[in-house]
Amino acid sequence: MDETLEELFAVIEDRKETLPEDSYTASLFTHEKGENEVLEKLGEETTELVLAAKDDDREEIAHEGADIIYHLLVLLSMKDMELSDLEAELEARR
Ligand SMILES: N=c1c2ncn([C@@H]3O[C@H](COP(=O)(O)OP(=O)(O)OP(=O)(O)O)[C@@H](O)[C@H]3O)c2ncn1[C@@H]1O[C@H](COP(=O)(O)O)[C@@H](O)[C@H]1O
Repeated sequence: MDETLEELFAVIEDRKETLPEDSYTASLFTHEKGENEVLEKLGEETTELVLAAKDDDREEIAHEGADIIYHLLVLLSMKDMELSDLEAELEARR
């Protein structure tokens, strides 16, 4: 899981740097709504996750959970944070 997150975060950082035209990630960094777009996505997906949990729909829980993690990593990158900032916070709670 760690490796998957690290690889995904590296791709997100690359998209922020290179801004390819066909990249959804790049479109979040250049969106006319600014960071509000990613914040709105996080809100919508959290609602969808709650509904999936209420329905006991495990497939949908995994799908929405992955959407939330991806958009959370985009948000970290937008704020010029690192994955290690999140990791450090989790470690401090152990
Ligand atoms: N992990 C993701 C990822 N998760 C979600 N998404 C996109 O986030 C959007 C979610 O928004 P919505 O909920 O409105 O989408 P939707 O069409 O309603 O679909 P659902 O996901 O809700 O079913 C969709 O367009 C998804 O494609 C992602 N887009 C990209 N990635 C990763 O980022 C990498 C780079 O992608 P590009 O930037 O597109 O090159 C990819 O290789 C992936 O690894």
